[in-house]
Amino acid sequence: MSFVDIQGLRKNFGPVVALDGIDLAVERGSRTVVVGPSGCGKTTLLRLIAGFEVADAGRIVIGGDTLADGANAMPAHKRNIGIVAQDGCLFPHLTVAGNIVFGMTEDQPVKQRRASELMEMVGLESSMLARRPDELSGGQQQRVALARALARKPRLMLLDEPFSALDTGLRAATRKAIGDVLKEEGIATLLVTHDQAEALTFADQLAVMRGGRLVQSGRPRDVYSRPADPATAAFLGEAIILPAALHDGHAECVLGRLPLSAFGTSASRGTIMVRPEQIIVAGPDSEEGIRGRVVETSFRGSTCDVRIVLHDDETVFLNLEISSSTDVFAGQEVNLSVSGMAHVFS
Ligand SMILES: Nc1ncnc2c1ncn2[C@@H]1O[C@H](COP(=O)(O)OP(=O)(O)OP(=O)(O)O)[C@@H](O)[C@H]1O
Repeated sequence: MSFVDIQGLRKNFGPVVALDGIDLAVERGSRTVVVGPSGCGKTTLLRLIAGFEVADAGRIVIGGDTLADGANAMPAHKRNIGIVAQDGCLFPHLTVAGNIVFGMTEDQPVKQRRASELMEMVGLESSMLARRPDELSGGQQQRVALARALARKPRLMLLDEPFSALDTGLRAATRKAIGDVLKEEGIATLLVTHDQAEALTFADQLAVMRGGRLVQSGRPRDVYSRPADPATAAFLGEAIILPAALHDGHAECVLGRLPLSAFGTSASRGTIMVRPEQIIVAGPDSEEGIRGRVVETSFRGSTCDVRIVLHDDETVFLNLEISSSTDVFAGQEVNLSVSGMAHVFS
C-alpha cells in the first residue's frame, strides 16, 4: 500500500459535485502536484485530507491509519498534517518566533532552540525571530509559514498555492527552497496549483484534475508528452492538435508523415498531438519540409514567439517559441519539419 492512499473520494456542496470519486496514491517522501483549472476541486481535495471538510464517501489512509472512511472522520488536529496556504496565514499579532512555536508544549529553551533550527532550515536569519509578519517580505512570510508547519513534525505536508502571491523571481526561489527542505526532511508533499509550469517543475507525480475527477496521473514528462486527452494536452502547455490518418505506426497529417509514440488503436483515423518544441523552422531554401509563412513575431529577449500559417491548409496556425538568435520576420517563407514522435489520443 502507498503512504497516502485515497479511494473513491466524493464531496458535494448542495448541487455542486466538487469531487466525483478521486483515487490517488502518494509514495513516502515524494512530491505530488495536483493541477487543474479553477473550480475543478483541488482545494476541496486538500481540505478533506486536512480534515477541514468531511467527505460524502470514500477513504483516506495515511501511513496505514484510516483518517476518513465516508462520514467517519478523524478531527483535523489529530491527523498530524502540515498545511501552508496561499497567504501563509501567520498570526499578525505574534512575532515570527511566536508563530513558529505556537501550540508547542515543550519548555521555553526547547522552543527557542527549535525555532532557530527551523529558521535555519528554511533559509532565514535567526535575527528575524523577533519581527512581526508585516515586517517580512512575502517570500519570507511563506518560509515562516513552512517553518511553523514543520515545527509539528508532520507526516504529510499540504501546500495550497503557497507561491501564487509572490512575483516571478521570488516565486521560483521560494518554491525551490521549500521543496529542498521538504525533500531533505523526507516529508511527503501534496501541492495544489493552477500553474502548469510550477506543477511540471515541482512534481515527482503530476495529478491532473478536471470537473471533480482525476483525469490522469504519472511522471510529469510522461503526462506532458502523452496526455490522456486534448484538454489535458492544452492545459499543460502549447499543443499542436491535428486530425490524422493512422497506419503502420504512423500518422499522415498536414505536418507530413510522423511516427507515433505508441500505436494502441486500430482506428484508421484519429487525433494526434505534437509539442511546438518539436517543430524545426528552416529558411525557404531548405529543400525538405512543410511550407509555411510567418504571420506574426513577438520578441521576448532570449526567445521569440512566432505564429506560422501552413501553405497547404490556411486554417492551421502554429504558435512556436524559437531562439531569438534566429532572425524571422512577418511575411517570411519557411520550411518546417517535426522531430521526434507524435502522440495519438486513444
Ligand atoms: N463551501 C462551499 N460551498 C459551496 N460550494 C463550494 C464550496 N467550496 C467549494 N465549492 C465549489 O466546489 C467546486 C470545487 O471548488 P474548489 O475550491 O475545490 O476548486 P479549486 O480547483 O481549488 O479552484 P481554484 O483553483 O479556483 O481555487 C467549485 O465549483 C466551488 O464553487
